[in-house]
Amino acid sequence: MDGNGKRIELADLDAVRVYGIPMRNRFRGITVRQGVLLGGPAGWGEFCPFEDYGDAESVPWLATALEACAGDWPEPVRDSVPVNCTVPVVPPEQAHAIVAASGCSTAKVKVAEPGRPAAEDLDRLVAVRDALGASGAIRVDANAAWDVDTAVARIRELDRAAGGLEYVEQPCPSIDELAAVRRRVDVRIAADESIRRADDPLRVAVAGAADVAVLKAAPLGGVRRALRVADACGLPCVVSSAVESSIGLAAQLALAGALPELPFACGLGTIALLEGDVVADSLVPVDGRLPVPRRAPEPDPALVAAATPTADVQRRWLDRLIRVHELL
Ligand SMILES: O=C(O)CCC(=O)C1=CC=C[C@@H](O)[C@@H]1C(=O)O
Ligand SMILES: [Mg+2]
Repeated sequence: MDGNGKRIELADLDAVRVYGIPMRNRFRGITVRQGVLLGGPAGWGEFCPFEDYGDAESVPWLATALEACAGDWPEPVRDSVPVNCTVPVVPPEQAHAIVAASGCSTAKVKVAEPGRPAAEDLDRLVAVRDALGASGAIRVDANAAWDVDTAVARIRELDRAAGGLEYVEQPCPSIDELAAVRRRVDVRIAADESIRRADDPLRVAVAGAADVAVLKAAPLGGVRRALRVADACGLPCVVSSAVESSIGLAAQLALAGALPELPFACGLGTIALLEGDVVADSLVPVDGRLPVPRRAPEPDPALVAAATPTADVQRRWLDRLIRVHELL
């Protein structure tokens, strides 16, 4: 809604730009991050649901973009937020280099990649701990890969290899499985997919299935709606990006900036996962922190032009945008 409570329509937009930026390493099964930049009356937004999100599931992503276009973010309660670095499924030496270069004191390590041997995760964690030092915090994300017994066994091994884990994100697919694992391990459990892809994001807390709620503004329908989910779930929250460009990342920072409490570093150092950006002054952490913006940065025309994909890709995204807008 804009300042007059009016919903922003596509016809209200000044610009629509499709972008595609290569990933430095395969992450979340993709090697190129694509999305649509929307230039609205009060700022820029980003519509970038992953390919496996259908049209109905993509509606919250568009609502998030239009909220930014309307300049409708809530007042922040802090000027900057602590940020973790993110370590994809890469060899130990590369994991060490990513963490050492990040300036962050918290690292999230992707584990349980389908088709990869479990031992690789242990080696990657040992390297990350060496790069962080004893005082750093390490969390892992299994993206719902394990059954309960496997999760319990793997978490114990990973906790030893890491020299202690801050938390394990989404070890299993279902809320009941998260609750079962949580009863059997001493490491905190964080819920991510059980929140962002759930019909009822609050079930996690009711089921006693998690110690931490991972919030992503885009799939939750925007900054304001994600704040309501945070308030209702009553769990400590971490904001984690959807690997957007700096334009979409700004909305995630607006969420992290407005949460009443922020006990953990946030997964918002993800510009480092991309080969480039669509803004000149990218939102890259300094000393492990990112500023909380009042609006998204402006796209750089030359960078947007350089990131413009083929006409077919543009058509596919614009058709998706129109279909999803009709469902809004
Ligand atoms: O939270 C972070 O450190 C970075 C973001 C991140 O891990 C993810 C972004 C988008 C989808 C997933 O691949 C992954 C996640 O599950 O949190
Ligand atoms: Mg996750």
